[in-house]
Amino acid sequence: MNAFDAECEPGLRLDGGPSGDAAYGRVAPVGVDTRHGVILYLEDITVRFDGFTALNRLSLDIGVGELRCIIGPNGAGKTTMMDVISGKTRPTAGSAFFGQNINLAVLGEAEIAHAGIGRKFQRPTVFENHTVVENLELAMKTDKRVKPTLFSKLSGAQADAIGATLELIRLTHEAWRPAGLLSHGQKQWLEIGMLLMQEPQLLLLDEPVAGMTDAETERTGELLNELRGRHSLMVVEHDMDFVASIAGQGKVTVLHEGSVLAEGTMSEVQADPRVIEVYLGR
Ligand SMILES: Nc1ncnc2c1ncn2[C@@H]1O[C@H](COP(=O)(O)OP(=O)(O)OP(=O)(O)O)[C@@H](O)[C@H]1O
Repeated sequence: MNAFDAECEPGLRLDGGPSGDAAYGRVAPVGVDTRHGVILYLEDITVRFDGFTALNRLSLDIGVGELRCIIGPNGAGKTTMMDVISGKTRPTAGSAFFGQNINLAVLGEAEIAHAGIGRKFQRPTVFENHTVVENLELAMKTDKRVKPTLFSKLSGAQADAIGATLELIRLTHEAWRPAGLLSHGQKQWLEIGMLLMQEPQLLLLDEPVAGMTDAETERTGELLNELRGRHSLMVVEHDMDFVASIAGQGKVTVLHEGSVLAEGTMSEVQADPRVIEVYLGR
């Protein structure tokens, strides 16, 4: 029994259900065709704002279960790329597909979130007056037209999913605290947990460790390493030590002036003279 079980309110039973791992997350998407092992295809994406080219024929693929780090100087187009993937910005040209079958360019933001792409912005946006558990409950994937989620009785599977997520985001001992009392780092983890309650196949994280203490940054690295393989992740970050800690031998993509400048392992891109010139050497 964990601390969350011990402090559990009536109606939030965690015993007798599937194990935490079984209750949590999934990589094999339902409805998204990833038979070729690719969760995201961007091909020749161009975005122009009033004549200014923010993305310039950008092409990028992300594999199922991959954790891809995206780096690049200010103005390289990283946020604009995430805006295209999440439906906030329509590409001027090019194609964006979620798996092989879901054309992101014709869907709105809500439809894309519903299809399985979760996005976390830099600033945490949790419900400060609600407890950590209530925040996770509110975020849970349910049909909100049928019943209000807050304070409704949770099924065993739902309580299991909350318990597993609390452990994953290191907030089991804070489960019943109002979110407003959490540290900045804990709020960021809670927001990641809220995204996970939606069971996304692809998670987009924009500068997840900005403003965190060193200890929080280290724990966030551990958290993202645990998510790798269970979800596909795209992480935009400027903190190079952090990128090195989560990239492992995986691919890092360097954007510059709206295009992919280089792609390879962290040590490969760090040794690339073009990357040193436009970004790392600054
Ligand atoms: N709505 C917009 N209208 C006009 N220009 C824009 C718009 N959004 C972004 N841009 C421009 O597009 C370019 C790319 O911006 P973007 O925010 O994607 O870069 P970034 O790589 O995320 O930078 P940073 O690391 O500073 O967050 C910038 O020059 C920016 O000023």
